[in-house]
Amino acid sequence: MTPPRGRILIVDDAMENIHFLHRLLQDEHKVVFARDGMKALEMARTQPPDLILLDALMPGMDGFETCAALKDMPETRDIPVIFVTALDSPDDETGALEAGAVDFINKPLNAAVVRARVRTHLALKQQGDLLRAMTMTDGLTRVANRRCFDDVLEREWKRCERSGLPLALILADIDHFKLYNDRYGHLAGDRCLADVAQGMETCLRRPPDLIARYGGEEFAILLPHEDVDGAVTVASRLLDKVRELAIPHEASPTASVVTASLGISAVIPQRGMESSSLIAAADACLYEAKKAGRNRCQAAPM
Ligand SMILES: Nc1nc2c(ncn2[C@@H]2O[C@H](COP(=O)(O)OP(=O)(O)OP(=O)(O)O)[C@@H](O)[C@H]2O)c(=O)[nH]1
Repeated sequence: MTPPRGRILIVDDAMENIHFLHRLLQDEHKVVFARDGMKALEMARTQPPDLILLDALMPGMDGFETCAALKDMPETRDIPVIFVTALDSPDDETGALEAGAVDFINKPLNAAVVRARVRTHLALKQQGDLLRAMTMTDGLTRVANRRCFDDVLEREWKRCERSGLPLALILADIDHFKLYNDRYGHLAGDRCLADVAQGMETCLRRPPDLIARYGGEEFAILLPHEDVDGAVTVASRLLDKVRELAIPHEASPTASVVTASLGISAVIPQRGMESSSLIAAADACLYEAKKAGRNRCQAAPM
């Protein structure tokens, strides 16, 4: 088996230690470094590494504090941290593990030990990433699943509340999908769902945008920092995309191809409001779009 390659962040205030670890690991991995805890937090958040080698004793924010802060942030929580330090008392080791480190390497460093530990923890990280991705993905359509949507909605809701920016949601439901299943069979129905999901995903252009399978033939599209007007633009693109897929639907009273109805809502989250109000508003609009003849979108005023 080829050893796992990864991006490794070395955090140490002493340049000679950084050089030593860099020389040791650069052939197998991409190595970056930070010389203090604050810089390490910023780098870990903006360009998450696969593994962090963290010095315990640093001026300012020490390794223990840095590790605890990394474990406190959702974006950096899952990055394994190995302490690299001359401290070797049981109390120091316990302190590091309690702060959230996965392992502890003592100085003076032994090259073979460092490489072996790094490989082991990178392999474990990759397995963990795979597992996390699987638990967040809908197996049929390959877009995010409901659990992932719920997590991201809560996160973006809080983020928008803090920044005073809007959050928009589109609920999209395939029209007459029961008739599609009845006419073409469930396997074709499954293929149709996957094609529509993948097609809609290509319409999302900004990194924080998310499409998730919300229920059977219903999808939720979350657009952070987008107001109603922006969401209407995206919804029109989604509507066109589903039509352009040109999936024949002979049993549909609405059109000769598969179409969708979309409900749109947007809000600037405020203290005391619940994210469920955004979903309820989009759902009410989706109902209106269905009632008005399907194959269209309906937006709620902000
Ligand atoms: N093939 C397939 N069908 C599914 C899946 N999930 C839900 N469905 C079907 O989707 C259909 C949804 O039917 P309804 O809720 O009555 O809605 P509709 O027929 O799309 O009608 P309108 O939404 O009013 O246009 C049901 O027949 C479900 O069995 C799935 O994973 N695969």
